[in-house]
Amino acid sequence: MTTTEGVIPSSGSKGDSVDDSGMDGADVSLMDEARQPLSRKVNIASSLINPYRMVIVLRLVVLGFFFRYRILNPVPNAFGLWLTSIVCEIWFAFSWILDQFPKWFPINRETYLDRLSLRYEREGEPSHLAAVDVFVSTVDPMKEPPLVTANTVLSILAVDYPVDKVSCYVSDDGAAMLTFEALSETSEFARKWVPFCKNFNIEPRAPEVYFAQKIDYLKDKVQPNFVKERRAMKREYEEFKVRINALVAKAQKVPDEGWIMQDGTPWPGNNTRDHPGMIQVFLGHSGGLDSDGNELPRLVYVSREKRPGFNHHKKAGAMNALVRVSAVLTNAPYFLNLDCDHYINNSKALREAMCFMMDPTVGPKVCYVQFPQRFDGIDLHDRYANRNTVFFDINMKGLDGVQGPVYVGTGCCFRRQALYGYDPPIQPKKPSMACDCLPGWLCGPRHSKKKSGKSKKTEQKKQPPVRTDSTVPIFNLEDIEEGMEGYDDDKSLMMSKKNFEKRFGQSPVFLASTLLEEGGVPPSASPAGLLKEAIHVISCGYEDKTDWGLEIGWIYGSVTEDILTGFKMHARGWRSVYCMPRRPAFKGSAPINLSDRLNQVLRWALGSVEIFLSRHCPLWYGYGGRLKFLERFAYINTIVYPLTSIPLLVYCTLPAICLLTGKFIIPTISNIASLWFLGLFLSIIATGVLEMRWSGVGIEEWWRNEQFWVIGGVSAHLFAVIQGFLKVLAGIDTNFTVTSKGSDDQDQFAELYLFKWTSLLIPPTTLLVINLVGVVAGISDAISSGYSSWGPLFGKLFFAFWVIVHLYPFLKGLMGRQNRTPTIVIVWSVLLASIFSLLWVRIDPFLIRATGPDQKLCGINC
Ligand SMILES: O=c1ccn([C@@H]2O[C@H](COP(=O)(O)OP(=O)(O)O[C@H]3O[C@H](CO)[C@@H](O)[C@H](O)[C@H]3O)[C@@H](O)[C@H]2O)c(=O)[nH]1
Ligand SMILES: [Mn+2]
Repeated sequence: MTTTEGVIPSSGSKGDSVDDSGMDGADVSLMDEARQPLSRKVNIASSLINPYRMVIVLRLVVLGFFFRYRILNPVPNAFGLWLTSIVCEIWFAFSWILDQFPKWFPINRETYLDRLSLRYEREGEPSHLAAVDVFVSTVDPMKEPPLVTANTVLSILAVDYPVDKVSCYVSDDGAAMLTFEALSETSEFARKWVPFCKNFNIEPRAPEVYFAQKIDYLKDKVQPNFVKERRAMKREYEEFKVRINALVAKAQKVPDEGWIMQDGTPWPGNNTRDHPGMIQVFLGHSGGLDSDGNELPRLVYVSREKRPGFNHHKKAGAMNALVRVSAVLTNAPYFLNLDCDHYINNSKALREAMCFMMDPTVGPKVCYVQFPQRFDGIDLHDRYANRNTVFFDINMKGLDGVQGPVYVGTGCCFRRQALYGYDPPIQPKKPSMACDCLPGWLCGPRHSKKKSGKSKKTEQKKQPPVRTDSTVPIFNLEDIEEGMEGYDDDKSLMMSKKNFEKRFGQSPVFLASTLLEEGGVPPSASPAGLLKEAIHVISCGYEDKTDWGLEIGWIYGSVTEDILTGFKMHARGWRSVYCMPRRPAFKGSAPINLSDRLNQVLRWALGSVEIFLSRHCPLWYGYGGRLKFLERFAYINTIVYPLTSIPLLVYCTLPAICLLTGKFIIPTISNIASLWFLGLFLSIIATGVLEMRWSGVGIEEWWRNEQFWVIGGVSAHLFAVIQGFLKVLAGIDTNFTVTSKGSDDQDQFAELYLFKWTSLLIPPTTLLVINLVGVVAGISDAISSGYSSWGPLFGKLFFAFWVIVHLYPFLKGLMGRQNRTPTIVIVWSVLLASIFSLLWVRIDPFLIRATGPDQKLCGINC
């Protein structure tokens, strides 16, 4: 390493004067090490990836021939069936292409934590690591038990990072006194828990999981007092748990006069839909020390103001409130976002993120570092594909080789400036914010090369301040703090300030904070004044007529705010990074019973449909910007996948229809034609196998994913499409139903077998019933009509089995623990199946009737 590039930390101003200090040989080699990059891309071995790519190309070719055969060979006596099946197949092929090509360049990454430390944590100097604000969102303490949130908070407070650089903000969207009190208890318990974690270097630092571990906890522990201290700590935790449980028990029934706080005043959040903003700071430098006499990270409780008549924008709104509160109180240049159940499982997680963010060459272009979601408490066989490894270990790695992984809502470390809507610093093409509405040539004067001088001038003034040279702020901090009078003589500056307010809202302190790229708050600021301002920035009206949720922060308009928020940044040309440390950085819980799981995927699919129908639809949004082609492909895939439910539902009914009518979607097949079928089948299997080889995903996980793709497809995705269109056409709003994060005391499997009725169960059940009926009918028909009919039957049975095998986990879910399907499901399905069969007998649209001399193509029974 000889270049000077990479020597100076990204902060620049904090430049460590490496060269003028006298050093001996060992020091020099250490310094050399410190100059090395903090991470490395690891390409997948070409022996693994090249065959994969070859098979993809092959599959594409075979697919071409397959369709040629299918289209040129209609089935004369079942034209409708044939046409329907072909339309479905074309859509499946199209959605395969959308899913496949963003996986062309998968990569892995490796981080060097020791270099990070060498570079930014010199002995005898204060640490130069950047500060990180951690955001935790919670909304409903009944579904999201306070103990779960407490564990997440404890894991954050005990993270392996300088304490003065970490602050934890908890957003309580339910304005629950229970959450508040539980947090207060947690902050007290943290005084003992944090030093324990750090002294003995334990993992994970969420006590519930730590104490439940069934591994040898003495492995590589050397301190003699560890056993004693651990036992004492375990007791302390149990007592803490009892206190939390007592709070929960007390909170079960609301007293008539509402909740009263410990100091005797009524809880301001008694009306959860109509209450003022609330902030409480625990711990931190003025909050006392831990039991070892060290400072603790700051912990801040935030419940944003809620009033009737305001749209609060669910989680996205809560996150934006936290962005502003944290900007006013601590203003770390990076923040990490976690769901209340996603605890830090690897105490070095923040350092892992900093290996990208603080790398002088890689860092400045990175808007966020996303970690995979990993889960605890999932049933052994992961019946409903909760782990989602195909997505997290295949698709996301693929995207990392393009422009970066999508943001998945949790376990993601952001660059604050990127969320403020700024462009990435290096801009070879255009100096200002990319037009992100239409293709460039459609955008009028703003993008045309020839501009009249006049229009150019006014335009520049109108544009929001964009710091293209990221070190030169448009105004000084002092100017803003001085207030308006300072600008009287400089109208253009006034103008910019107005625009600045229009963008970020009317808080001078917040505006000033956005100009501090290194983060931090002015030392002169008084804590009381800052708190007052923090309350101001979480008020209901604050975002009115600003860019919050439209252009900056978490973007509104979809219940999968995460996809939209990440997309917005990629469209501006930022790149994101996928970071998979060997020990998973974060872990969370997932809904493992069928109904909750279906409702979760319903919400995700609904969010996608909402994006599809919004102005941010990746099909037409963001041209002329710097969104990479394959990245766009991936985003299109994430928003159109729910539509696949329609052809999927149709396709899954086809085998039943074929078996009941004796017709088929394929004409009697020739040898050469069967080759295309076989080829397609083999290439599908081959891509799957090779994909599993380069990604390390196991066959069972892969198969579960296939199954759940069908189960979710014919239920949740279908409902999402309907609800999404209803929202647009009839204005029915969608809601964010949180999943319940089961408490740990329950029987491990009670949750899996829990059965809750939901209409989502109807379509898959109906499909199962008609296909089973079809199989029985087909076989009995073949038995009665003799040997010759077995050949054609085989193909149909194959298709019916395909459907049944995919729906098998669903069937298991219906059975519950007692292996008895609830009556209501049976009633509904039998009803639907019989209506369906009756209609069939009456209408029979797929058949062409050859009655009389002039054969007619006719849909209905005439
Ligand atoms: O009005 C709301 C609704 C939800 N939440 C929080 O959002 C998080 C996610 O909710 P959860 O029910 O656990 O949803 P999941 O389906 O498990 O979450 C995934 O999908 C969501 C988008 O649908 C993302 O927001 C999440 O980060 C991502 O983990 C939780 O911390 C909630 O407390 C709020 O803060 N306010
Ligand atoms: Mn969750």
